[in-house]
Amino acid sequence: MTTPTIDTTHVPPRFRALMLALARGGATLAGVIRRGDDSLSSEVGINNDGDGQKRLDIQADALFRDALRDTGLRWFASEEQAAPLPMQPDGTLALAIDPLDGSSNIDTNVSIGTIFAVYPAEDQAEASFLRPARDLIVGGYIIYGPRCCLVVSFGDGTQIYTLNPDTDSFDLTNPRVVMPDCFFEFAINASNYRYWPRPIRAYIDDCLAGIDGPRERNFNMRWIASLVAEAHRILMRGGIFLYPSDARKGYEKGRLRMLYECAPIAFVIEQAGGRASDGALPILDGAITDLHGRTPMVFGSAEKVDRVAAYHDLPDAEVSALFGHRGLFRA
Ligand SMILES: O=P(O)(O)OC[C@H]1O[C@](O)(COP(=O)(O)O)[C@@H](O)[C@@H]1O
Ligand SMILES: [Mg+2]
Ligand SMILES: [Mg+2]
Repeated sequence: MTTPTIDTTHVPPRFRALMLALARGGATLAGVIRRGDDSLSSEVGINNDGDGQKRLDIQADALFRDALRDTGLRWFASEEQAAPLPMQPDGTLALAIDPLDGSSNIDTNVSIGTIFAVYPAEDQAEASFLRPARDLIVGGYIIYGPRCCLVVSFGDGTQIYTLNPDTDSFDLTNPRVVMPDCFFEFAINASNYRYWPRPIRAYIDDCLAGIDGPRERNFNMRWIASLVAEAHRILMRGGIFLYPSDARKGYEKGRLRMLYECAPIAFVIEQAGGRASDGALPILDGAITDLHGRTPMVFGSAEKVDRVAAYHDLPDAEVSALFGHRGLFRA
């Protein structure tokens, strides 16, 4: 059996050990998912955020923690751990991870993923993670789909590596992704419509009105309930994703976590020419104030994300569901 690896030609030297470890962890987890096992989706606990933990959440967390030992990490923070764990005292990097994203899809054989964000390590764990989001130096994800891909940015474009099942190596398959800007497809969990803020409702109303509405064109819709799968589709063919704040208890800032979901996805998307905001302001201009803190998130093609922000600027009367002539907003 070969040790999984990654082509490091285009990886800055200071991140090579880390990327080799993420590739090793990702390829191993891809094998676990591929082989399947009904017990992987059984609920075994509750994490700090109140989310049920599946067996695969726990397994993925342990697997990456082990793989990342001795790779220059000083701190390891995870969705599945209440507090950051110390790694190497002389490490220079702090890594935050969502070891298994989209866990509600484990039992349905739909694409799931891993998301990671790297910051320069400070002496204190807290200072390493609670900081301006734009201090991020590496952001990326692994998607376990029909193909397993590792998508990463080191701050100079976004790269895609694809796992070759014959060699167990992540080969560079796109050195600089450019996100298309012309796909008319939106992704949102529409079952929460009645809880959304009015500007989000107005934006989606106008998409749904299609050719007969102010946008004067038809839209398509997708919702996978797996952030990584959603991000990958949008990276490859454009469109927009929204997880807004809503009126349900506990969803005042949406569902997605700033540190290990929103910031790294925003980084990858921005570096591919797209945009990511909290509805109004860029995600990466925000601050991480809590290890497991949440933020509303909108990302995708730049023009579409800007348009959502413009709906937030409209006077109240104009975002009313009854207002049928938002002439400003033609596609
Ligand atoms: O079930 P909902 O509310 O539509 O939420 C779906 C979202 O929750 C998540 O599954 C949260 O991630 P985890 O599985 O890591 O908790 C995202 O991947 C996805 O976008
Ligand atoms: Mg997640
Ligand atoms: Mg998760």
